[in-house]
Formats: sequence, C-alpha cells, structure tokens
Amino acid sequence: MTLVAGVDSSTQSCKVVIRDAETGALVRQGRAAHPDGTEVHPSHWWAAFLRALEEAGGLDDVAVISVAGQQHGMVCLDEAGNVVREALLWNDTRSAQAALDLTAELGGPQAWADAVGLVPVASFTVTKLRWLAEHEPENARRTAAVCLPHDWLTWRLAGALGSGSPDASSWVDAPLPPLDHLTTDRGDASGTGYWSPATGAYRTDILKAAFGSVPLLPRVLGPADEVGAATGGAGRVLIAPGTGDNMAAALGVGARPGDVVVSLGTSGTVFAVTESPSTDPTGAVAGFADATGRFLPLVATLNAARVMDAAARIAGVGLDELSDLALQAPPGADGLTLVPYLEGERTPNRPTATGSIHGLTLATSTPAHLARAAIEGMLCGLADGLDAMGTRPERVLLIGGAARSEAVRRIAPTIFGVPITVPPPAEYVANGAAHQAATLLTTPDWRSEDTKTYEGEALPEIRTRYARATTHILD
Ligand SMILES: Nc1ncnc2c1ncn2[C@@H]1O[C@H](COP(=O)(O)OP(=O)(O)O)[C@@H](O)[C@H]1O
Ligand SMILES: O=C(CO)[C@@H](O)[C@H](O)COP(=O)(O)O
Repeated sequence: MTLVAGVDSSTQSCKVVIRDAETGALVRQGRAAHPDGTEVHPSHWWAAFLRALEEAGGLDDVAVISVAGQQHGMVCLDEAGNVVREALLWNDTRSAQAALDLTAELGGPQAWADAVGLVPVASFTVTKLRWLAEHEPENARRTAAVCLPHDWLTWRLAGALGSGSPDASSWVDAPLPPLDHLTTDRGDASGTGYWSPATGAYRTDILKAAFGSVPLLPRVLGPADEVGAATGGAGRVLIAPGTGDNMAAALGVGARPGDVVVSLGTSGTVFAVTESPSTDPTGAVAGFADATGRFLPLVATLNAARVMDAAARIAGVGLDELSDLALQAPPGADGLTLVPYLEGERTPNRPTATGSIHGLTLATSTPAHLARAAIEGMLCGLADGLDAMGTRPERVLLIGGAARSEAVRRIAPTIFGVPITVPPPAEYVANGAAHQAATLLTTPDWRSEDTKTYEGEALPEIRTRYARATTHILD
C-alpha cells in the first residue's frame, strides 16, 4: 500500500491525515491546537504540525505529503529566512483602513475586481502589507520575502526533509532553505490581492504601490508539480504544491461545477468550482482560483463555528446540548434574532461591528431561543452569501466543524431554502491535500462515502427579520 499525507493548518488547529493513495482509505490521523488570537508566530504552526504528525504516526512510510492552510495570512521573512513579526491572520481587521485606501488608489472596486478578481477588505494579504508599511516601517524594511501560511509550512517541511534526519522529533529547529525555494500554488496566490487568477501572473505593480517595494514572492506551482523538483531541494518524501484551505476542501469533498460548498469552520465560506474567472465589484464574491486549474468564487464571513462556541458559553452548555436546545425552540425563535458579528464582519464589510441580539422578551429569554437564534443568525449571513454567488446550485454541500451539529444540519434547509447535502463528518481540507498528494503518483479515484440529505420548508421570514436586525448594529 502506498501512503500519502494531507495537512490542514487552519485557524484553530493542525490536522494530519494519512491515506492509501489508491483507495483513499484513512489509515491514521493526528491533530494539535493552534494558539488563539489574530496574530500568531508561525513557529506555533510548525510545532502544532510536528505534534499532529507524531500523533499520525510520522512520515516514515509516506510517499507524498501536501499542506493546505488558512488563506491570506501575512508571513514576512528577513534575508536569512527568519520570521520578521507575528503573522497577521485572515481574521485580523486592523488593515480595514488600508483596504479602503488601496481601493481608492487603484481607481475603485471595479478596477480591483478587473485586476486581481477581488476588492480589498482587511482579510487580504495586500492590505496587511500596506498596514505594515505604514505602522511598522522597520519591520517592512526587514521584509525580504512575503508568503502565506501553507507556503511557509511547505518551505519548512522541505528544509526538514532535506536535512537528512528521518526523525521528525528533531525537526523543530530544522535548517531554513534559501528564500528562493519558497513556493505556492494558484489557489492560495489568488487570495493575496497581488496575483491575477485571470492571467495567472503576479501583479508586482500593485504590490509595489501597496507596500513600497516588491519582496521576493513564492514561485507559483501547477497542480501536478513537485516542490523538490521545482526548487532543486531533495527529500525522500515528495512534497506536493499544497493550497489554501478552501481550495483543498473543494478537492476533499469532490466538488464539481454545479455544486456549492458551505463550510462552517472558524470562517463561514460559500464557494463553487467554475471553469472561468469571476469578478464582483461589490466585493461580496472573491474571484479566487482553485487548486486544479479552474476557479473558486467564494464568499467568506468572519463568524461561523465560534458563534456557536460563544452561544454555548453564554448558555453554560456543551456543543451537543446547544444543538439539542436549538431544536427545542420554534423556527425563528419567536422573533429572537442574533446578528453574529462577534469578530467584526467581512461580508458585509463591517470590520468594527459587534454582535447584537434583537427581539428579547420574557418569552424569548431562554437558552433554547438563544441557541436557535445563534444558529439561524450564523446561517443567514451565509444564505446571503449564496444569493451573492448568483447561481442556482445543483447541490449544496455542508462541511466544517459546525456541520457536526444536528441542529445546524436540520435548520440549514429552512434558511437556505434548498435541500442540504451533508457528507459524513471528516477533515475535508486535509483530505483534499492528501488527494492532491496522491495525484503526484496516480489518478486517484477515491470513492466518496454516503451523504445524507436534509430537507425542510423554506422560511424566508427569518431572513427578512435578520436583514432588518443587521441595520441596527453597534460598531
Ligand atoms: N458538534 C459540533 N457542534 C458545533 N460546533 C462544533 C462541533 N464540533 C466542532 N465544532 C466547532 O468547529 C470549529 C472547528 O472547526 P474547523 O472546521 O476545524 O475550523 P478551522 O478549520 O477554522 O480551524 C470549532 O469552533 C468547534 O467548536
Ligand atoms: O479567509 C478565508 C477565506 O477567504 C478563510 O476561509 C480562511 O481561509 C480561514 O479558514 P478556516 O480556518 O475558517 O477554515
């Protein structure tokens, strides 16, 4: 049996799956937590990866590995390859003003959508670089290269595998490869704001205008390229290009044109696989590339699974009990409406907004009403995202940590107004990375496991009430 490894270095944790390259069967897996916060030193990702890898039984018998990671995070490296400052993550909103400034400077939203497929918001790397140039000029001056979380982890992995030591427990301080060995893929590159999905090329003019200079950028590999072959680095385990986490999820769930995937992780995302690039000057839909040569229009919210974590905390219950409670309250929670902007919001672009609860009465002041309102509010923002995609999907697939909740699965059809297909709970980002790894060896035809379809009467009045509530929020 030939084994491949897939990694998901996401916001809250690192997950490693080891699968049979031919059948896709899960052989072993591991996970380790990341620290909280919206700025994180990348060394924590490396340490978590090594812990998760150890739990997954290591790479001794693995032929190929691929790393997928949270998109957009700004990782700045100095000439020697050392990290210049903590990475600013996709959910760090300090660059909101930079996003407004950059949008105006290039000539407005349409000019950005045409140039790179997206309109700047605080999540995108280009805005974080502008923030760095303005607020930490010394760190900006020391920045010799800029990359993304999956690029950095892939580069560290290449250094460790190339060190000749087979023992992953000695990899914490593995040598750093030269900066020009940094690689990325078109999926993750498309979330920077300085790479065009339509042309497949960096827009260094945009980067220079945003940052004041053009640091070294990772080489953009094709889906079937091998990192070692591209950089001259050698290792006994091949390294696939990797990609952003949403692009890997699309691979993992086997998304095909006509599908829309809704992912409920730390972020909520709604995305589709398309044959041609997209541009949305409203900024709601980011026109990303996928990991196969196609495209991945995507809407993202900052507030998804953690809204349920917060509601569970307030109610003093665990997540399973929160799910039970939500199903005890009536649809619409008797008018209790929760706007879940707990970390500000990205879609709509309200970076300084806070969450709010509307419709409190004596009757709605119960843990069950709160639980239902939290889930409905989280899903309403994503239903708006589905509308913004402007397609009538053949299937809507629900994945991510919060899709494990039975209440989420049952409430989703009432909010989205369409049947919801739920694949069995699994690490679809890591699985997608493993699938990409397998394509370096074979043409994987991994059988997908049985999905479950949830249906329910559409209740548009819940969304109408939610829309009214979003006009009454505090910054
Ligand atoms: N049964 C469940 N019900 C609701 N939320 C859940 C459940 N299981 C896990 N989660 C939540 O899912 C989130 C992690 O999901 P994941 O997709 O791994 O996120 P990320 O990829 O952003 O790190 C956590 O916030 C966790 O509390
Ligand atoms: O910013 C985006 C997509 O544009 C997020 O989806 C990040 O990629 C983080 O993903 P999770 O950790 O929530 O999976």
